[in-house]
Amino acid sequence: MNYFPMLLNIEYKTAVIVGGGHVAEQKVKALLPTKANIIVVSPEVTAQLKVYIEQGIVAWRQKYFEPSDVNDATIIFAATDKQEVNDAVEEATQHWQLLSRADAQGRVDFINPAVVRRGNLILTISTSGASPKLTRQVKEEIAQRYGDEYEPYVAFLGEARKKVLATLKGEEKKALLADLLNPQILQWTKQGEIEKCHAWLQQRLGV
Ligand SMILES: C[C@@]1(CC(=O)O)C2=NC(=C\c3[nH]c(c(CCC(=O)O)c3CC(=O)O)Cc3[nH]c(c(CC(=O)O)c3CCC(=O)O)/C=C3\N/C(=C\2)[C@@H](CCC(=O)O)[C@]3(C)CC(=O)O)/[C@H]1CCC(=O)O
Ligand SMILES: NC(=O)c1ccc[n+]([C@@H]2O[C@H](COP(=O)([O-])OP(=O)(O)OC[C@H]3O[C@@H](n4cnc5c(N)ncnc54)[C@H](O)[C@@H]3O)[C@@H](O)[C@H]2O)c1
Repeated sequence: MNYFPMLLNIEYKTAVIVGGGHVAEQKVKALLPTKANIIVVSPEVTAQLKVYIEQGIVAWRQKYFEPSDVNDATIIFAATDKQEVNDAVEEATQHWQLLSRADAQGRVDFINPAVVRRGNLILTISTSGASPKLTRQVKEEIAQRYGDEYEPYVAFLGEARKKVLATLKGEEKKALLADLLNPQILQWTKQGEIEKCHAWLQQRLGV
């Protein structure tokens, strides 16, 4: 399968996860940074899912799956350990809803990549289902390579880009956008000296 990669905006849309085990927990964790309305349907859930439910960030329908559970869902995760239940979830899914099956059977609208998040920097890895273990290994390598400093770094780049676009035009704009990737900026962010990045930018903008 040649999958089409994309980043979905699911703010305030409903995501239904059927199942409450280890795999359901992974899917919920991946959804948490979004502002989706997250609903778990399962008679039992893991201890970590219980914490999210008690915190009110995940809703729990403590019951066996029924077709009406996916009404209004934009995306659906069939993540139970029972093929017949995952089949029933698939059957209840309308053509306009997006379905992922953790058992990789039947209708597969999308698969889940491994994700390294550093604020706005989102690095995703997939083997198109060939080897989730390799996916995890590559994720660990990427997580090492792109450390936590990338969160403030990319936040600075985003702010700086807006200021450059609002202030400069033509070649000057192009040149400064390119200069934003000066390794010194990353170095300052790494050292926690973000004010030096801002001072550098002010000077370059001449304001
Ligand atoms: C990325 C990640 C995200 C996530 O789960 O959300 C993810 N699997 C992860 C880990 C992982 N999964 C499995 C192992 C054990 C080693 C092994 O079996 O190889 C490990 C490794 C580990 O945990 O270390 C077992 C497994 N996975 C699937 C099946 C069913 C099958 O293939 O038949 C079975 C066998 C079940 C069985 O035999 O019973 C299927 C899928 N798993 C996918 C995603 C999709 C394709 C991803 C890709 O393109 O590579 C896909 C197709 C569907 C989907 O779930 O979307 C997450 C990364 C964790 C992280 O981020 O650290
Ligand atoms: N994508 C992945 O990363 C990955 C990894 C391992 C396994 N898998 C697949 O995912 C499946 C689930 O794995 P797991 O480790 O989470 O299993 P698990 O046994 O920990 O969890 C299964 C969950 O399904 C719930 N469930 C069972 N019947 C239900 C029903 N009728 N309605 C609602 N919920 C119901 C159970 O209460 C339980 O919470 C595996 O069988 C395998 O096919 C996928």
